[in-house]
Amino acid sequence: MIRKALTIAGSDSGGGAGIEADLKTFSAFGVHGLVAITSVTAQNTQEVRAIYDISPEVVAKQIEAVVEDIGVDAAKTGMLSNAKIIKAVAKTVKKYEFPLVVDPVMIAKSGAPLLREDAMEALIEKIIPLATLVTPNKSEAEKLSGMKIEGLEDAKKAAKIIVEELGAKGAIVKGGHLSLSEAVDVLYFNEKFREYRAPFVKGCTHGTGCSFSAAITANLAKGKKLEEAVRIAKEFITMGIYYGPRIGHGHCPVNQNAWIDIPAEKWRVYESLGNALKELMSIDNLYEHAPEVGMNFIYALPKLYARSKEDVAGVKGRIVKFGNKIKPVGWVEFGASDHLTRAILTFMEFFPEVRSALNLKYSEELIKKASSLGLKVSFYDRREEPEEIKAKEGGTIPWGVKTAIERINDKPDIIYHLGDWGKEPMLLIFGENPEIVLRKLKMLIE
Ligand SMILES: Cc1ncc(COP(=O)(O)OP(=O)(O)O)c(N)n1
Ligand SMILES: Cc1ncsc1CCOP(=O)(O)O
Repeated sequence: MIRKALTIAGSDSGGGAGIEADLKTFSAFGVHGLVAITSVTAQNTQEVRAIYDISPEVVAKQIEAVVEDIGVDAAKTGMLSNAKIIKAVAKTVKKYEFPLVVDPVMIAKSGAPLLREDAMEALIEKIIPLATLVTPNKSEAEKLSGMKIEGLEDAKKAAKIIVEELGAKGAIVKGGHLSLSEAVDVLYFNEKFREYRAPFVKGCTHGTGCSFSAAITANLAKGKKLEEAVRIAKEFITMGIYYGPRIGHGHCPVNQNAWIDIPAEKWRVYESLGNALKELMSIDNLYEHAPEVGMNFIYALPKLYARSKEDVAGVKGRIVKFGNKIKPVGWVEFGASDHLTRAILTFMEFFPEVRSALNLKYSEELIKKASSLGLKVSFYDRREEPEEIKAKEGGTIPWGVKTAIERINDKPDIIYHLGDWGKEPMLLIFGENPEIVLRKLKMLIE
């Protein structure tokens, strides 16, 4: 049975916050999203250019229409904009029994007010008492509780005030702006405090409040306990910030898709590289081209998600010569390659679509053949490596790949080097995916 979650919020034309963020979040958790739009904002990552409020009657009608036909397992509020909308929302949601998460949206990241000055009282009087959970950030918690928040103890006091004095069932004060060494959120619920910690990650923050509260709502709709829903939402938002797409010229948006995209892409990579590896094993004369240090065959996640070694799959223990055959020591795993990973991550800085590579023993004959087949070949000379890069562990391959790409000012199919003291000469084949790399390999050696 599919669960249904409702967002009562404003629209952000930039797609980063508001109902757009909420719907993407609901989808990421496999929950059917329903909407009651309160306000239309002309907004981007830099500013809010215009606000057009929907009539309170139409806001109420949207809620009634979806509850009475489709049903709502949990709901959230975001931008409520003015006192009349707040009153209409309160009167309508009171008729129903679903859990309600209240994100007390007051000011956009860009600084624009999203709640009229005279609506604060209505928010406190009419909406907060209906909340299963209120999710303020530092400044919102200060406005609701009427106290200044300097650190964790103050955040706890404010959460308690929101519950005990304003009438919410629970409150979580988010610690993004608490100047602590970690992002610590403090929940007060059922007369108990609970802390949720995550490292501060650099990334995209537009829509964090909306997406966090929507993630809690989606998980409540799925029947999770409040504490568990918050734990999952914290993990979700940390990932969304880290993998945010660098779009626009202001605060870039959270990536709600990362939550489902990364596992899906990982599966595609396993499948594609695993199949290509099986085919590689069946190439007859490949052992003649295997280097003494072994071969590897790698495939990286798409550029947005390919940040480190753990985001690139390769063959555990490499592929080694075994009589007149080749054999993978282990199978496909993320984080299993070092050298080729450094090469592909550098290559992807120039050509993000090129995500796969394989290494062979260098041979002059293969290089001549590659050129005669029209493949683009470039090289680097380890003897030309600057001393400061040589001194840095793991710096040679990134420098070499960059040098080779800049040498031809084009996208090479093959990069080779002739080795150095203790370094075996090597040839690397690059391609968009393992199938393309295999095709180039077969052209070369068959
Ligand atoms: C339509 C709309 N609703 C809510 C917001 C707030 O989003 P943002 O500025 O990113 O702040 P947080 O949600 O991250 O606290 C908005 N900008 N637009
Ligand atoms: C390309 C290359 N250079 C030295 S060893 C090697 C083979 C693959 O190494 P890894 O398994 O670390 O990617």
